[in-house]
Amino acid sequence: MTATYIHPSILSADFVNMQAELERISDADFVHVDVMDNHFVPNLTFGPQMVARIQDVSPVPLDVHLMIDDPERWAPEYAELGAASVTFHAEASADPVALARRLRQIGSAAGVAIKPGTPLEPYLDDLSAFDLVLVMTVEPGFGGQSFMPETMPKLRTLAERARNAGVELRLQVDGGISADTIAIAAENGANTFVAGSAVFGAEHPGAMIGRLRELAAGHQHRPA
Ligand SMILES: O=C(CO)[C@H](O)[C@H](O)COP(=O)(O)O
Ligand SMILES: [Co+2]
Repeated sequence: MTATYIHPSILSADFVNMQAELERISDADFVHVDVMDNHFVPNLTFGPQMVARIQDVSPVPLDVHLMIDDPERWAPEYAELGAASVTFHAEASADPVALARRLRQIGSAAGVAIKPGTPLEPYLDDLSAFDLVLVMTVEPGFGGQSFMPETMPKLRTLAERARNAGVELRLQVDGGISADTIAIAAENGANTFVAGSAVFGAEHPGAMIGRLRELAAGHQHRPA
């Protein structure tokens, strides 16, 4: 059975009590850290200094999701501060393959993200350049939005291309993932699941992480 990974997004955490919020999700595989610059998306979160402090105190490794312009300028900083993976948006990058190579050289896993309306085709021949591909299942910028099922064919195509090419990829979905939607994403090929409001809005985040993991594992993608 392929491993499935649950990444709670701290976008839905209480920013003033970040250390305590991180302790609430210590059962997770990674913590998903949404960096927004109010240019690439119409929302603003935090930058490298805050993420460095999260890295210092987090009980689980960091999965950084950069929703920013000019990732060539900023992404390496997040790899240097010790993030396990750094994912930047293809729409914002001048050369995604070159940036991924640089992130790997620094020592983090390299991820590329695409918005719901961005076609996959330009990246399909370069899958081995990445460790993770993030298919956004909402328009990036805000937590608590509804899952977009129309993104699922892209995920399925990715899963099939990666398998045919013999490339081991983490296929991540982000946006609207909950106990109601995780099965459809898993069935379509996702193995790495970001969930913000579903986890931090739960009475017992640890129990919700376990439930999501079980649901994902029970609905794994079956190749055609
Ligand atoms: O990247 C993001 C938004 O752009 C967040 O990671 C995502 O929205 C998580 O929140 P939720 O699970 O509540 O949808
Ligand atoms: Co995110």
